[in-house]
Amino acid sequence: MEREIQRVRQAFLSGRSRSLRFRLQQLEALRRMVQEREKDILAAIAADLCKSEFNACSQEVITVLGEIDFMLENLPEWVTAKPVKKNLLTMLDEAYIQPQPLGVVLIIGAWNYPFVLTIQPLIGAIAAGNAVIIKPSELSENTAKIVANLLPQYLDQDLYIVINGGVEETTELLKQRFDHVFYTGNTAVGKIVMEAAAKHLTPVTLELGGKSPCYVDKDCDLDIVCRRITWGKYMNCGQTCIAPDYILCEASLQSQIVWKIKETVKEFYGENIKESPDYERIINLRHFKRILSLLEGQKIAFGGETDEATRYIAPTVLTDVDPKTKVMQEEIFGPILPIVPVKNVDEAIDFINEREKPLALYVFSHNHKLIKRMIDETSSGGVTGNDVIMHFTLNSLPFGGVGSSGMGAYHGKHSFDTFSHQRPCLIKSLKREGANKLRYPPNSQSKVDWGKFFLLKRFNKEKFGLLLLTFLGIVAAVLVKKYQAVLRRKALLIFLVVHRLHWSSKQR
Ligand SMILES: NC(=O)c1ccc[n+]([C@@H]2O[C@H](COP(=O)([O-])OP(=O)(O)OC[C@H]3O[C@@H](n4cnc5c(N)ncnc54)[C@H](O)[C@@H]3O)[C@@H](O)[C@H]2O)c1
Ligand SMILES: CCCCCCCCCCCCC/C=C/C=O
Repeated sequence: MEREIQRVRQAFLSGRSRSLRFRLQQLEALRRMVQEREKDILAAIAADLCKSEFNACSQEVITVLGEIDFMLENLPEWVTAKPVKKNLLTMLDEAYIQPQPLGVVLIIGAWNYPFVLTIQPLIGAIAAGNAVIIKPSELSENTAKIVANLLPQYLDQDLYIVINGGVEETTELLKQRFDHVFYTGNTAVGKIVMEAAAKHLTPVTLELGGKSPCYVDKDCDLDIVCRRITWGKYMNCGQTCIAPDYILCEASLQSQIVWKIKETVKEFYGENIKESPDYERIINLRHFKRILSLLEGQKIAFGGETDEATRYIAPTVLTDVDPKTKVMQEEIFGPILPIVPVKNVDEAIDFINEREKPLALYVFSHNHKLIKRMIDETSSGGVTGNDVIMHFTLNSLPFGGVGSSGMGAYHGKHSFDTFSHQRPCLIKSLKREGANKLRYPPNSQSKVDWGKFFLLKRFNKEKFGLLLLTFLGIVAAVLVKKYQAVLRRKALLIFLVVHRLHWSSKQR
């Protein structure tokens, strides 16, 4: 493994991943891979999560293609150096920020959206000019295999490599030195990743999880609200990092919400949910049993049917849930939706703030002020008002957690920045030594005063204009003095010519 990583580092040191042309070529090749091999990719996702081609395409493939197109469109601008404001001491120098690749990046993917959560960070890392080691999740083994099979057919084989394996391989990988580690998965493993990276002082991006709350205000259209929540909660059988984990609402809304979600489930998946091509399965038996254990002692309003052989768990809603019970202590990551009654929005805000910062927060209301208040008085990785999940789809928004739901962010320009070093550059001239003498020893009060003037003095635009005019005036005065005789002669000549022209025009 060490030798493999050494090979990737050598490829990075060759410098070929840095040019804009190369990055664009690789991204185009990746796009070609997704387009040409879409069927194989969708089949692998289907085998891992029992997901229909339509769902796999709209949830994973479209997102990847959209991200590649966005990068191709904007990369030429992002890679260019950005000039910065200067002070009086550096006014005549060159000062700019040059984004540069970090080096060799490790990306550890997740199994729940095994394609997009592995390839989307890869797009950012390539765009920023890095070499990449990709470690897909072994839990979604079919997608892991197809990624390992396809990437070398389309991308540079030395710069971008896939290493497949489980805990043992990841543990071994994490002993190596990388220039950035990007991990998506649970918080416990996130801590292991960060500890391993700290040994090399390697920066990390941790895309973790948490219990994302959903507050439903009484001033809203419950039909629409329940349809949106049902979509986001039961998509991928609840195995979505930003799925609404639980609902907070006033007790009087509870029965209506239950009824409306039940009706929507029927509308989405039919009477026989097991037969629906749009309803997925739990990834493995361990997660299946973990989710079932969350139902113990709960009031099931509807759902609750399970089938161990196919790892099926029906869309389920729990009512009057006690916040002290297990289902409210850990991220559910399955199709179970607890409703916790609260008195009002104040209690909902306190409830959210008493717990770990979630990855997402959802608030539904006609009252825009209430939505703004929720945003102002709580913290979470991201927020969507009056919908769920959709902030993930907007690549102008940074996607990531805060506190225990993660650190760092990606998507679009935010991915490019995550995988780049923003290098500050100042290029001075070897001339104009006069001003520089101010900082050389021996120091004195007068030099300190000049230093204060040059470094602390702030000019607003008008003052600066005035100063420039004064400066130009002084320069003009000096020039006039120095070249007085010549100027007098030139002025006389001009006067004579103008006078003569004026006189001849009058004659005609
Ligand atoms: N923020 C996001 O974008 C995002 C996306 C997907 C999932 N998640 C989060 O991930 C969680 C569920 O997914 P999961 O993959 O963690 O489930 P999981 O518990 O099944 O994790 C298993 C993964 O962890 C690895 N692992 C386990 N022990 C390890 C060790 N000691 N060293 C190194 N690696 C080890 C395994 O190899 C495997 O890949 C949820 O909390 C979810 O919110 C977050
Ligand atoms: C016109 C249909 C467009 C549908 C777009 C839906 C996109 C949903 C994308 C969900 C991706 C979720 C990624 C998960 C992150 C964490 O697990």
